[in-house]
Amino acid sequence: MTPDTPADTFSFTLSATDGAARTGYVSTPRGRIRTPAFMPVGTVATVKGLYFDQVRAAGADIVLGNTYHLMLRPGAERVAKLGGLHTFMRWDGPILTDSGGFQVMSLSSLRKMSEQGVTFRSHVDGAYHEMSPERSVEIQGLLGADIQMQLDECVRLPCTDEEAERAMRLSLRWAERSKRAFETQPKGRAIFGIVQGGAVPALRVESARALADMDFPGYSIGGLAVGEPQEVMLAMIETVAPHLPTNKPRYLMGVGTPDDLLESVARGIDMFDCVMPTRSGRHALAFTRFGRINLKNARHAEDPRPLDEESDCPALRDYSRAYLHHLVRCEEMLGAMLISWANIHYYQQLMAGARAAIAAGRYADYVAQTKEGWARGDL
Ligand SMILES: Nc1ccc2nc(N)nc(O)c2c1
Repeated sequence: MTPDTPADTFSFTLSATDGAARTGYVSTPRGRIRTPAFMPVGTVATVKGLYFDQVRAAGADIVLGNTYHLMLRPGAERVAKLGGLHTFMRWDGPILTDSGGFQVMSLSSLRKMSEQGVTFRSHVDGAYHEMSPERSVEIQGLLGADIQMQLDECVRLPCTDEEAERAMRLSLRWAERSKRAFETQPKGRAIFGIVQGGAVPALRVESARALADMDFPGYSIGGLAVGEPQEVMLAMIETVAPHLPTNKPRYLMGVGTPDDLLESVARGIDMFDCVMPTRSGRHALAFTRFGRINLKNARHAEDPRPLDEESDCPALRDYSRAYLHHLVRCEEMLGAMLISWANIHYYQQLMAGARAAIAAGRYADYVAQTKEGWARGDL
C-alpha cells in the first residue's frame, strides 16, 4: 500500500493514453493493479499448477476466484469461517470474483432461470442450489472479494436478437439489485456492472448507457469470448467503449489469446482474465515471444534451448525444450506446472510491455513488433 492511498478506498487513475489505449492503475485496500492488467484465474482458490509467490513474481497484481465453484466447494460460509479467501489461499493482493451466473450456465445441470435468479444442480454432487443477485453478492462478500461482479445472464453466440435483448434487460434489472445488495459491504470494495447485448450494437449501447447511469465503480464487458469470431468481439468493444465512463476501469471477461489482449487494449480495455495460460500449460502449449510452441511435438526431443533464454522467468529460461518435451511425453505433472508458469509469466510480460508502450506513446509499434516476433517463430 503506497502512503498516498487511504486504506479503505477503491479508485482508478489514468496515467496516459495512446489512441484508445490507456494505462494507469486501480487502487484497492489490498494494493494497486497496474493497467492494462491480466488477471490469472484461480477458480477454486488456486492458479492451477503455480504457487502464489510464482504468480506474484510473474508480475500479477490481482487474481480471480469463482463464486460458483467456491460456493459448491468448500462453501462460502466455510471460507468466511476460515478467515476469507485471501487467508485461505494465502494471497494478500486484490481478488476479483465472478458472480457465478456464467459458470452456472456453462457447468451445471438442470438449471432454471427466472426473474428471481437461477436455480441449478451442482456439477460436483448434484445438490440443488439457488443463486439470486442478492445471494451472489452475499457469497462474494463472504469470500472477501475486493472487486465483485453483478449477477448477469450471458447468452452464447450466435443467438437471436430477441434472446440477446431478453438477457440484456434481465441483466440490467439484476445490476440494480446487485448494486443495492452490495451497499452493506465494507468500504473499499467495488462491484462492477456487466455490459451484455450479444452481437447487437444497439443492445450493447443501451446496456452500457444504462449501467453508466447507475454509476458503478467499474464496468465489465460480458457476453463475449463465447464462440464469436475475433472481429465480432473487437467490433463489440469498439461499440461499447465510447459509452462507458473514461474514468472507470473496463474489464473484458474471459479474454483471451495474446493477440486478443493486444487488440482489445488498443480499443480501450484495462483488465482481462482467461484460463488460456494455465489451461494451455496443461496441454503442453507454450506462449512465447516467438509465438506458440507445442511441446508435444517431436521436433523438440533433442532441442537443448530453453523456451526463451532472455527471460527472467526460470520456467522460460532454465529448462530445455527437450526436457519439457520429455515431461509432457511422460505426462509428468512438472511439465504442466513449468509450461503454466512460463505462460503466466509471458502474459504478465506482454501486459507490462503494453503499459510501457502506451506511456511512451508507441503502442502501435509495440503491437507490430510483438506480432513480428510471433510470426518469425522460434528459428
Ligand atoms: N466470456 C465470459 C467469461 C466470464 C463471464 N462472466 C460473467 N459474469 N458474465 C459473462 O458474460 C462472462 C463472459
